[in-house]
Amino acid sequence: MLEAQGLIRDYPGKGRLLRKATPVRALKGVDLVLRQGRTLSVVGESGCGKSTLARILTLIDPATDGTLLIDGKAVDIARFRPSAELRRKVRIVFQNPYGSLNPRQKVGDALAEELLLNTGLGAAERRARIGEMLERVGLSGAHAGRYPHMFSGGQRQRIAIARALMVNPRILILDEPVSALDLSVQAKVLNLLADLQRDFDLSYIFISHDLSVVRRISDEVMVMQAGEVVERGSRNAVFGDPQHPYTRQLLAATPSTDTGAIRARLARRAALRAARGA
Ligand SMILES: Nc1ncnc2c1ncn2[C@@H]1O[C@H](COP(=O)(O)OP(=O)(O)OP(=O)(O)O)[C@@H](O)[C@H]1O
Repeated sequence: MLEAQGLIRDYPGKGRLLRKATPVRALKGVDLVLRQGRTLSVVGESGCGKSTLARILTLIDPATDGTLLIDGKAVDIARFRPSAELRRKVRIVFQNPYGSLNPRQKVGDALAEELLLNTGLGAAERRARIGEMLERVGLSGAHAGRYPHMFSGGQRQRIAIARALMVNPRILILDEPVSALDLSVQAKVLNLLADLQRDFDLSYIFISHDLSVVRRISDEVMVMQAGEVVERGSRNAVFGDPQHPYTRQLLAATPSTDTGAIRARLARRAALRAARGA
């Protein structure tokens, strides 16, 4: 489905006076395999290279080196002229839908713009597709005539998801898609993403620093630190039996939302209190 090998990305460094700039190596040889209909999460702290990876996989930015295969076909990441067909296959949803939606553009126009990648549709077909997609994400066709500021944060993220789905992609790169939302809204958007994945047989790369969300939605997890993958495996393996000290550190820093664990902790505290009182 989507496979990357040895992805390297250098950014030009900032030189001072006569000193030559040393490039910043944001990705130091990243490998990944995303299987059909699955969710692979990429976790790590700020600056570890998650967004750089997202932009390469979505064919927004080139890589400095490495191989990228989409549906078994190699993408020329050195020359970097992805075809419209390739760009249709992989779409992205960003963290901040208010930033990624143009405030002066009606929602319907933002969605229609995506269809420029898909030249075959006439005006009536485009309108129908926009209405259908807005309904599919829990909004309505009537919303097409409104502007982004007329929606809540959760609704705006639904619009961003609808926009990403307009051209029937096979893969969505979800770059912190619920991080800017309240917890209750997060849950609804995550449920929507799960429904869409099942109905459209989508594969997701889910980029997040929030391990409680990652635990909920992933099939596989890969942990990145300073441009390198330090651990990868099934969700149960990474969360249940982490091997790398950095993964253990990330997990220790995450408050558990697992009700079983919370109940056990409360029971331990009650037992301690009872023992002290005795
Ligand atoms: N355009 C750029 N020019 C120079 N360096 C960059 C550029 N973009 C990112 N970097 C550097 O590359 C490294 C990886 O950044 P990246 O944004 O991919 O990390 P991240 O894990 O997504 O962080 P965050 O969660 O804060 O977005 C960082 O050291 C960052 O400073």
